[in-house]
Amino acid sequence: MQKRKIMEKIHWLGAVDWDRRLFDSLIPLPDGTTYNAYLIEGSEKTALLDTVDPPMAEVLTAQLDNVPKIDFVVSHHAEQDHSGTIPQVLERFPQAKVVATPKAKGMLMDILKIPENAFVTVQDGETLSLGDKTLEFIHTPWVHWPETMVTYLQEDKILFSCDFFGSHIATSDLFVTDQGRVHEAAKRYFAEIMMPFRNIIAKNMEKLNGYDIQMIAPSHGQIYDRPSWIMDAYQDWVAGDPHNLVVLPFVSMHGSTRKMVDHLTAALVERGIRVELFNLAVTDIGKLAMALVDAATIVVGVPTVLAGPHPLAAYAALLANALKPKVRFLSIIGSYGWGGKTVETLAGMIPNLKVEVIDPVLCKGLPAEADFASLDRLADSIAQKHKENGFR
Ligand SMILES: Cc1cc2nc3c(=O)[nH]c(=O)nc-3n(C[C@H](O)[C@H](O)[C@H](O)COP(=O)(O)O)c2cc1C
Repeated sequence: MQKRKIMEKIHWLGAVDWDRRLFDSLIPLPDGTTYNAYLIEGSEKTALLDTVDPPMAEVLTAQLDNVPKIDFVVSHHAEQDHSGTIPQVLERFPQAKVVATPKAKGMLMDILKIPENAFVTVQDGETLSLGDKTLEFIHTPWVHWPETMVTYLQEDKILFSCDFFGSHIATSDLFVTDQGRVHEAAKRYFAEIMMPFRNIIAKNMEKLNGYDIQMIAPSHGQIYDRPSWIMDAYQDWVAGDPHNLVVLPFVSMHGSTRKMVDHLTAALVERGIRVELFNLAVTDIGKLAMALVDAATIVVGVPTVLAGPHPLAAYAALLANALKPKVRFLSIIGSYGWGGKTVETLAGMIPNLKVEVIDPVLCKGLPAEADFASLDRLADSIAQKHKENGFR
C-alpha cells in the first residue's frame, strides 16, 4: 500500500499485517494488526513519526521512495514494532535526527544500536518547528514502557499517540468506520498492554485534558477522527468502578470442577450477577484479559494436579496478577482426589491483586448436595459484596 493522505501535508505510511496472529509471542491477534507511521511535511522541515516492525521494513522503505527528505524521525516508543525500522530510515536519510525522550534515547541505543550522535532528546512540553507546523512532545511514561511520549501537532490539533488508544485490526480503513469493532479491539489492547499501568495512565489522561484534540492517530489500528468516545472509554477502563460481573476462568479434566462451575454460574445469574466463563483449555487469553477490565470478582475453577493447581489455572493466575485488574473479590472452587495445596499455591501467585478472598469451595471427586449448597452460599456472599459496593 502506498502512503495515504490524512490531510494536506500529513500522510499515513506503514504496513497492514493481515496475517499476524500472535504478538509478543503471547497475545492472540484474531484480526491481525497495523504498524502506523506518519509523515508531516512542514514548510521547512519534514518529520517521520515512528516506523514499522522490521519484517515489514520494505513496505515502509518503498513508501519513502518518493519522499525527498526526512529531517527528523520521531520515536515515541522504543519497542521494535515502532522503532525497528529506524536504522533503515537513517541509512536512506543519514542527515535525519532521531527525536526521543532522554530515556528512549538510551533504550534505542541499547536495543537497535543507533549511534548517540543521531539523537536529539526532547523534554516534556518541548516543541519542534517544521516551519508552518509545530510538534509538541508530551511525555507519557508507562504507556506502556517507561520511555513513552506522544506528539501533539498544534496547528492541526492531531494527537499522534503511538500505543496509547491503539488497537490491533488489519483493515484497509484509514479512519475508524466501525466503532463497535474498534471499541472491542481497543479494549482488548488496553487489557493486554495498558491495564497494568492504569494508575499512571489515568495521570497521563489528565495531562491530555489540557489539549484540544480533534483527531487521534495511533501507531496500531485506525485513526480516530471523532476521538471523544475512545477517550471516554479509556477513562472508564482506567478509573471507572468494576461492574456487577464475575469472571470465571476454569479448567476441568474429568468434569467435576465443570459441574461446580456450572452450578455456581446458574446461582450467580439467579442473583442478578453477570458471569463470563473461560475454559482455559480452549480460551483466547485476550478475551479473558478483556473481561478482567470490568470484573468485580474472579472465581478460579481448578482441579488439583500433582499436589497443586492445574498448570493452566496457575497460568491464568499469573496472568491476572501481572495485568493487575481492578477486581475486588476472589474465590477458588474445584475438585481434588486425595489432597494437596491447591488453594495455598494459587493464592500465593496473586500478590498484586488487592482482593478480599471469599472462602473457597473444594470437593472430593464429583460434587454432592453439600458441595452445591456451599456454592450457593458462595453466590450469596458474592451477591452481598457486589450489592454493598453498589456495582452495577
Ligand atoms: C495427572 C493428575 C494428577 C493428579 N494429582 C492429584 C493430586 O496431587 N492431588 C489430588 O488430590 N488429586 C489429584 N488428581 C485427581 C484430581 O484432582 C481429581 O480427579 C479431580 O476430581 C479432577 O477434577 P476434574 O474432574 O474437574 O478434572 C490428579 C489427577 C490427574 C489426572
